Amino acid sequence: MPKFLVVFASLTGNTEEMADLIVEGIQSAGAEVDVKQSMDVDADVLLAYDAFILGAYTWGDGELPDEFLDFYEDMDELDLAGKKAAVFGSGDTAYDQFAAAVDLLADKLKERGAELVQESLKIELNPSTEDKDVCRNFGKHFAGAVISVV
Ligand SMILES: Cc1cc2nc3c(=O)[nH]c(=O)nc-3n(C[C@H](O)[C@H](O)[C@H](O)COP(=O)(O)O)c2cc1C
Repeated sequence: MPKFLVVFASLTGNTEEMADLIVEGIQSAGAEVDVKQSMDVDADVLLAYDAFILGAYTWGDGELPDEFLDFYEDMDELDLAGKKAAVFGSGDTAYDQFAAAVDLLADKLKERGAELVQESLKIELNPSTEDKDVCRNFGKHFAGAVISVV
């Protein structure tokens, strides 16, 4: 069984709620998954997993949160070829660059050779009832896609 990891940053809990739901989805596909906050791990933790999902809220003017900056920079040292990945995050459409941190992480993963197996998931603030199902399905679909090929 492939090893799954979710790494996220969340200040007010919205992205954390998404992470929890995505984890539920991965587990519902029969997979085991570890969950870490970005500030608690070094980027090279990714090398120990077959598949990972990164999640971040957006800060400043379309920027990554501070808690992801070291992780993001240290990803430059990693060869992620052969790894399966996806990205999610909460944002606020009141800002010009809606959930742009999600795109920054997705671009970095691609640059380092990871394969993004599904489109990134961006959610407005905290997940609505409908969004909760979307988050669970995001995790379930990801796990299903990885399990079928690894
Ligand atoms: C100072 C500040 C800057 C922000 N900048 C953006 C932004 O550029 N784009 C965006 O989509 N959301 C932006 N947000 C909104 C947060 O990303 C949003 O509230 C998100 O739901 C927070 O997620 P969290 O609960 O996981 O911390 C900003 C919020 C603050 C307080």
